[in-house]
Amino acid sequence: MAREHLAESSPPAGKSWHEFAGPDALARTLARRVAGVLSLAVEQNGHATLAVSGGSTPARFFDCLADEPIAWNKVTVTLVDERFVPMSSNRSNAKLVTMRLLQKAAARACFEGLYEAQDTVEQAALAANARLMHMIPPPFDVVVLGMGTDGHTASFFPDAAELKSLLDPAAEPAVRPVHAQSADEDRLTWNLAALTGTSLLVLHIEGLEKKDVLLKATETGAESGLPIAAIFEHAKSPVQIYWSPGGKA
Ligand SMILES: O=C(O)[C@H](O)[C@@H](O)[C@H](O)[C@H](O)COP(=O)(O)O
Repeated sequence: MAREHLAESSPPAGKSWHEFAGPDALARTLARRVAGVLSLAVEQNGHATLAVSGGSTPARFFDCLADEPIAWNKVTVTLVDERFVPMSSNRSNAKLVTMRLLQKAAARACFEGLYEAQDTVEQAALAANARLMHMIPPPFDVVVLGMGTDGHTASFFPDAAELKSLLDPAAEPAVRPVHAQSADEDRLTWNLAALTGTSLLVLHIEGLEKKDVLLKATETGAESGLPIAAIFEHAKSPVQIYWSPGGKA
Protein backbone atom coordinates (compact mmCIF):
# COMPACT_ATOMS: atom_id res chain seq x y z
CA MET A 1 0.00 0.00 0.00
CA ALA A 2 2.75 2.44 1.01
CA ARG A 3 4.71 1.52 -2.14
CA GLU A 4 1.65 2.13 -4.34
CA HIS A 5 1.23 5.53 -2.78
CA LEU A 6 4.91 6.29 -3.35
CA ALA A 7 4.83 5.14 -6.95
CA GLU A 8 1.88 7.42 -7.70
CA SER A 9 3.17 10.53 -5.93
CA SER A 10 3.57 13.63 -8.11
CA PRO A 11 6.58 15.94 -8.07
CA PRO A 12 6.48 18.71 -5.44
CA ALA A 13 4.21 21.51 -6.62
CA GLY A 14 5.88 24.75 -7.69
CA LYS A 15 9.44 23.38 -7.38
CA SER A 16 12.17 23.06 -10.04
CA TRP A 17 11.90 19.32 -10.60
CA HIS A 18 14.15 17.40 -13.03
CA GLU A 19 13.16 13.75 -13.41
CA PHE A 20 15.13 11.02 -15.21
CA ALA A 21 14.53 7.41 -16.23
CA GLY A 22 17.52 6.24 -14.18
CA PRO A 23 20.63 7.33 -12.21
CA ASP A 24 22.95 7.30 -15.25
CA ALA A 25 20.88 9.73 -17.31
CA LEU A 26 20.55 11.96 -14.26
CA ALA A 27 24.30 11.91 -13.60
CA ARG A 28 25.17 12.84 -17.20
CA THR A 29 22.70 15.72 -17.39
CA LEU A 30 23.54 17.10 -13.96
CA ALA A 31 27.27 16.96 -14.74
CA ARG A 32 26.74 19.01 -17.91
CA ARG A 33 24.71 21.61 -16.05
CA VAL A 34 27.20 21.95 -13.19
CA ALA A 35 30.10 22.15 -15.66
CA GLY A 36 28.28 24.90 -17.57
CA VAL A 37 27.84 27.03 -14.45
CA LEU A 38 31.46 26.46 -13.37
CA SER A 39 32.71 27.44 -16.84
CA LEU A 40 30.67 30.59 -16.79
CA ALA A 41 32.02 31.52 -13.35
CA VAL A 42 35.60 30.95 -14.57
CA GLU A 43 34.87 33.14 -17.59
CA GLN A 44 33.37 35.92 -15.47
CA ASN A 45 35.54 35.77 -12.32
CA GLY A 46 38.66 33.87 -13.30
CA HIS A 47 37.81 31.03 -10.89
CA ALA A 48 34.90 28.90 -9.71
CA THR A 49 33.88 27.08 -6.53
CA LEU A 50 31.91 23.87 -6.08
CA ALA A 51 30.64 22.21 -2.89
CA VAL A 52 29.61 18.56 -3.19
CA SER A 53 28.05 15.98 -0.89
CA GLY A 54 29.40 12.63 0.22
CA GLY A 55 27.45 9.44 0.83
CA SER A 56 26.61 6.94 -1.88
CA THR A 57 24.39 8.87 -4.30
CA PRO A 58 26.89 11.27 -5.97
CA ALA A 59 29.48 8.72 -7.22
CA ARG A 60 28.01 8.38 -10.74
CA PHE A 61 27.61 12.13 -11.02
CA PHE A 62 31.27 12.56 -9.98
CA ASP A 63 32.37 10.10 -12.68
CA CYS A 64 30.55 12.15 -15.33
CA LEU A 65 31.64 15.53 -14.00
CA ALA A 66 35.30 14.44 -13.99
CA ASP A 67 35.03 14.02 -17.79
CA GLU A 68 33.74 17.52 -18.45
CA PRO A 69 36.26 19.57 -20.43
CA ILE A 70 36.36 22.76 -18.37
CA ALA A 71 39.24 24.81 -16.91
CA TRP A 72 39.53 22.59 -13.83
CA ASN A 73 42.79 24.27 -12.80
CA LYS A 74 40.64 27.33 -12.00
CA VAL A 75 38.08 25.39 -9.93
CA THR A 76 38.20 24.80 -6.16
CA VAL A 77 36.12 21.94 -4.79
CA THR A 78 34.98 21.58 -1.20
CA LEU A 79 32.58 19.29 0.63
CA VAL A 80 29.15 20.25 1.89
CA ASP A 81 29.94 18.17 4.97
CA GLU A 82 32.44 15.60 6.23
CA ARG A 83 32.60 12.72 8.67
CA PHE A 84 35.20 13.27 11.43
CA VAL A 85 37.50 10.58 10.05
CA PRO A 86 40.85 10.79 8.21
CA MET A 87 41.18 10.27 4.46
CA SER A 88 42.36 6.70 5.10
CA SER A 89 38.84 5.75 6.22
CA ASN A 90 36.32 4.37 3.74
CA ARG A 91 33.80 6.64 5.49
CA SER A 92 35.72 9.75 4.41
CA ASN A 93 33.88 11.98 1.96
CA ALA A 94 37.26 13.46 0.94
CA LYS A 95 38.32 9.95 -0.09
CA LEU A 96 35.19 9.54 -2.21
CA VAL A 97 35.77 12.88 -3.94
CA THR A 98 39.43 12.06 -4.54
CA MET A 99 38.66 8.63 -6.01
CA ARG A 100 35.63 9.58 -8.11
CA LEU A 101 35.69 13.33 -8.89
CA LEU A 102 39.32 14.49 -8.83
CA GLN A 103 40.19 12.22 -11.75
CA LYS A 104 40.67 12.62 -15.52
CA ALA A 105 40.12 16.28 -16.53
CA ALA A 106 39.10 17.19 -12.96
CA ALA A 107 42.41 15.98 -11.50
CA ARG A 108 43.66 19.55 -12.04
CA ALA A 109 41.08 21.02 -9.64
CA CYS A 110 42.11 22.23 -6.21
CA PHE A 111 40.44 20.42 -3.29
CA GLU A 112 39.83 21.92 0.15
CA GLY A 113 38.10 19.39 2.40
CA LEU A 114 36.69 19.96 5.87
CA TYR A 115 38.63 17.37 7.87
CA GLU A 116 41.44 18.45 10.20
CA ALA A 117 43.49 16.04 12.31
CA GLN A 118 42.54 17.44 15.72
CA ASP A 119 41.55 15.75 19.00
CA THR A 120 37.97 16.95 18.92
CA VAL A 121 35.50 17.86 16.21
CA GLU A 122 35.15 21.30 17.82
CA GLN A 123 38.88 21.97 17.37
CA ALA A 124 38.68 20.61 13.83
CA ALA A 125 35.79 22.96 13.01
CA LEU A 126 37.77 25.97 14.26
CA ALA A 127 40.84 25.00 12.22
CA ALA A 128 38.77 24.22 9.13
CA ASN A 129 36.96 27.51 9.44
CA ALA A 130 40.21 29.50 9.57
CA ARG A 131 41.63 27.68 6.53
CA LEU A 132 38.47 27.56 4.39
CA MET A 133 37.32 31.14 4.91
CA HIS A 134 40.66 32.05 3.34
CA MET A 135 40.85 29.36 0.63
CA ILE A 136 37.20 29.02 -0.45
CA PRO A 137 34.97 31.60 1.20
CA PRO A 138 31.23 31.14 0.62
CA PRO A 139 28.96 31.69 -1.21
CA PHE A 140 29.99 29.01 -3.72
CA ASP A 141 29.10 29.02 -7.40
CA VAL A 142 27.51 25.58 -7.18
CA VAL A 143 26.29 23.48 -4.24
CA VAL A 144 25.10 19.90 -4.73
CA LEU A 145 23.23 18.54 -1.72
CA GLY A 146 22.05 15.02 -0.96
CA MET A 147 19.38 13.93 1.49
CA GLY A 148 18.85 10.98 3.82
CA THR A 149 15.50 9.28 4.32
CA ASP A 150 15.29 10.99 7.73
CA GLY A 151 15.26 14.35 5.91
CA HIS A 152 18.82 15.33 6.83
CA THR A 153 20.94 17.19 4.33
CA ALA A 154 24.64 18.06 4.72
CA SER A 155 25.07 17.11 8.42
CA PHE A 156 21.83 18.73 9.55
CA PHE A 157 20.52 15.59 11.28
CA PRO A 158 17.08 15.73 12.91
CA ASP A 159 18.61 14.50 16.20
CA ALA A 160 21.76 16.69 16.10
CA ALA A 161 22.48 18.32 19.45
CA GLU A 162 23.21 21.53 17.52
CA LEU A 163 20.15 21.39 15.23
CA LYS A 164 18.75 24.77 16.28
CA SER A 165 21.94 26.62 15.35
CA LEU A 166 22.43 24.49 12.23
CA LEU A 167 19.05 25.67 10.95
CA ASP A 168 19.72 29.30 11.89
CA PRO A 169 20.71 31.29 8.76
CA ALA A 170 22.57 33.80 10.95
CA ALA A 171 24.66 31.24 12.88
CA GLU A 172 28.43 31.74 12.64
CA PRO A 173 31.11 30.56 12.13
CA ALA A 174 30.59 28.99 8.74
CA VAL A 175 32.12 25.57 9.51
CA ARG A 176 30.34 23.84 12.38
CA PRO A 177 30.81 20.69 14.45
CA VAL A 178 27.88 18.25 14.68
CA HIS A 179 27.06 15.48 17.16
CA ALA A 180 24.12 13.24 16.29
CA GLN A 181 23.29 9.77 17.59
CA SER A 182 21.95 8.76 14.19
CA ALA A 183 25.28 9.56 12.49
CA ASP A 184 28.05 6.98 12.79
CA GLU A 185 30.61 9.57 13.77
CA ASP A 186 30.88 13.28 14.61
CA ARG A 187 30.59 15.58 11.61
CA LEU A 188 31.80 18.87 10.18
CA THR A 189 29.44 20.89 8.03
CA TRP A 190 29.16 24.21 6.28
CA ASN A 191 26.39 26.31 7.84
CA LEU A 192 22.99 27.02 6.34
CA ALA A 193 23.99 30.45 4.98
CA ALA A 194 27.02 29.03 3.14
CA LEU A 195 24.96 26.28 1.51
CA THR A 196 21.92 28.37 0.56
CA GLY A 197 23.71 31.51 -0.69
CA THR A 198 24.76 29.89 -3.97
CA SER A 199 23.46 30.70 -7.45
CA LEU A 200 23.04 27.02 -8.46
CA LEU A 201 21.68 24.97 -5.58
CA VAL A 202 21.01 21.34 -6.52
CA LEU A 203 19.34 18.64 -4.47
CA HIS A 204 20.29 15.25 -5.93
CA ILE A 205 18.13 12.38 -4.67
CA GLU A 206 17.20 8.96 -5.98
CA GLY A 207 14.50 6.44 -5.12
CA LEU A 208 10.82 6.58 -4.21
CA GLU A 209 11.35 6.74 -0.48
CA LYS A 210 13.40 9.95 -0.70
CA LYS A 211 10.87 11.46 -3.09
CA ASP A 212 8.14 10.86 -0.54
CA VAL A 213 10.22 12.42 2.28
CA LEU A 214 10.91 15.42 0.07
CA LEU A 215 7.19 15.84 -0.72
CA LYS A 216 6.42 15.90 2.98
CA ALA A 217 9.12 18.54 3.57
CA THR A 218 7.98 20.79 0.74
CA GLU A 219 4.29 20.45 1.58
CA THR A 220 4.55 21.14 5.30
CA GLY A 221 7.83 23.11 5.57
CA ALA A 222 9.41 23.53 9.00
CA GLU A 223 6.41 21.81 10.64
CA SER A 224 7.55 18.56 9.03
CA GLY A 225 10.54 18.52 11.41
CA LEU A 226 12.68 17.56 8.39
CA PRO A 227 15.91 19.62 8.20
CA ILE A 228 15.78 19.69 4.37
CA ALA A 229 12.80 22.06 4.68
CA ALA A 230 15.18 24.80 5.91
CA ILE A 231 17.07 24.64 2.62
CA PHE A 232 13.91 25.46 0.66
CA GLU A 233 13.01 28.19 3.13
CA HIS A 234 16.35 30.01 2.93
CA ALA A 235 17.63 29.25 -0.60
CA LYS A 236 18.66 32.40 -2.49
CA SER A 237 17.80 30.74 -5.81
CA PRO A 238 15.17 28.04 -6.56
CA VAL A 239 16.43 24.62 -5.42
CA GLN A 240 16.98 22.45 -8.50
CA ILE A 241 15.76 18.97 -7.59
CA TYR A 242 17.33 16.15 -9.63
CA TRP A 243 15.54 12.85 -9.10
CA SER A 244 15.46 9.40 -10.63
CA PRO A 245 14.02 6.11 -9.50
CA GLY A 246 16.29 3.15 -9.01
CA GLY A 247 18.80 4.66 -6.60
CA LYS A 248 19.45 3.66 -3.05
CA ALA A 249 16.14 4.29 -1.22
O1 LIG B 1 28.39 12.64 4.33
C1 LIG B 1 27.23 12.46 4.09
O2 LIG B 1 26.65 11.41 4.40
C2 LIG B 1 26.44 13.51 3.38
O3 LIG B 1 27.00 14.51 2.75
C3 LIG B 1 24.95 13.43 3.55
O4 LIG B 1 24.27 14.60 3.76
C4 LIG B 1 24.38 12.64 2.37
O5 LIG B 1 24.19 13.48 1.27
C5 LIG B 1 23.09 11.97 2.74
O6 LIG B 1 23.29 11.21 3.91
C6 LIG B 1 22.59 11.03 1.67
O7 LIG B 1 23.47 9.95 1.61
P1 LIG B 1 23.31 8.78 0.55
O8 LIG B 1 23.57 9.38 -0.77
O9 LIG B 1 24.34 7.78 0.96
O10 LIG B 1 21.91 8.27 0.68
